[in-house]
Amino acid sequence: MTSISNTVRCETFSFREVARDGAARAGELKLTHGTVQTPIFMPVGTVGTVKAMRPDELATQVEAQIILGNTYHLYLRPGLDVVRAHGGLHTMMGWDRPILTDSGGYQVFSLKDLRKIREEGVEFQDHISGSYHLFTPEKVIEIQETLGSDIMMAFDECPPAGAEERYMRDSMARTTRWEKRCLEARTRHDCALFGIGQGGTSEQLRREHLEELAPLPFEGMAIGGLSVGEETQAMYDTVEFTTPMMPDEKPKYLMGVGKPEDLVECIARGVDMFDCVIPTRNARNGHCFTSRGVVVVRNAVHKEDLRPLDPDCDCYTCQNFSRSYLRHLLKSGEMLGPQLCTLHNLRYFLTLVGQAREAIVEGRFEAFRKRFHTLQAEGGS
Ligand SMILES: CC(C)(C)OC(=O)NCc1c[nH]c2nc(N)[nH]c(=O)c12
Ligand SMILES: [Zn+2]
Repeated sequence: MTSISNTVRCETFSFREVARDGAARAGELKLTHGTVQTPIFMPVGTVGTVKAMRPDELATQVEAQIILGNTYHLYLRPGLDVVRAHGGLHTMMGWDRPILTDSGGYQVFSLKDLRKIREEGVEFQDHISGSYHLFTPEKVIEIQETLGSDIMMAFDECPPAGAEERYMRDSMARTTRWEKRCLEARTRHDCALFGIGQGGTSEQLRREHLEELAPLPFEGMAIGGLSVGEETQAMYDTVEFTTPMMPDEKPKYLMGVGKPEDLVECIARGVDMFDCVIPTRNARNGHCFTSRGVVVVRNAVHKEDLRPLDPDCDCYTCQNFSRSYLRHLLKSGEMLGPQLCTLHNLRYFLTLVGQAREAIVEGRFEAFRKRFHTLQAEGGS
């Protein structure tokens, strides 16, 4: 018996596990704006654009299936009236596939002293105009429904790394109350809502929070509060004991993660969905991910290297341009440099999760995982 009186659920949502190989699983996620094959990586489009990518090429060349937007940033700029005037975020940004929007949780909390946390919500001074705002669970649901999000994230606090247990417990209890208010506030029948569990790297705290959240009528469940500075192995261990505590029939989303090896290792531990700024942010300064490890194509070693970034990559960048040319573009400050490196990095991330999915379906995920690490160790340059 859930304590939620609101009967609104997302009627355009479904998720089913298609195959399992150990703890790794392949799934199919149906949303208002289309179907997503999991495991999946979501390119981050914080202010209504995946930086340096045209949406048509993001769909046709990267084959991105779902992207991430941010409530906090879009609410401040261009603002709800502008988004509403366009009929929602999809129309405004020219992306007709699914969008997941984050609730502003950790964005607001990363404002540090510019914010005050109360039971009602979070009062903050925005980083653009300096004006004051109050984010409440009700407000962030209104914002995400106005954006026309396929998947809304509940309003949570992501406690600072290393917070005291007393603080963590109080924060998690308030986050549970906030997340229940999000469920009560939803009005649209075509926007899914995911809960977010916190608890740092503590098995006990993770269990306690998920015992409260798992019975609630969310369409999916996320692991928040990781990749906030803890050691990589501690993050993997936390994921390993947390995913079994999450409802198996719902998608499991690890927020803010990660590098290619993190995706492979967390898919192995049962995660279905990922988002991270690393492939797009790093691309803009020539830090490229490949099947043979990282290639920092700005480095002088590539000055006359006529090879593509990645011999195994089918992307437009790798099919048409050399490392030498990419280095030249970046050193010259040409916009095409970040554009081509972003396209490659995102294509590499999408290809990686697609290959992982195939391996799971064919029951050979462990072999895929070993070959991934072996090739990465060959080293880029
Ligand atoms: C510091 C970085 C961004 C790398 O990781 C995290 O903060 N990781 C946690 C995280 C990312 N995005 C979230 N959204 C929400 N609502 N809550 C969260 O805990 C998080
Ligand atoms: Zn490529």
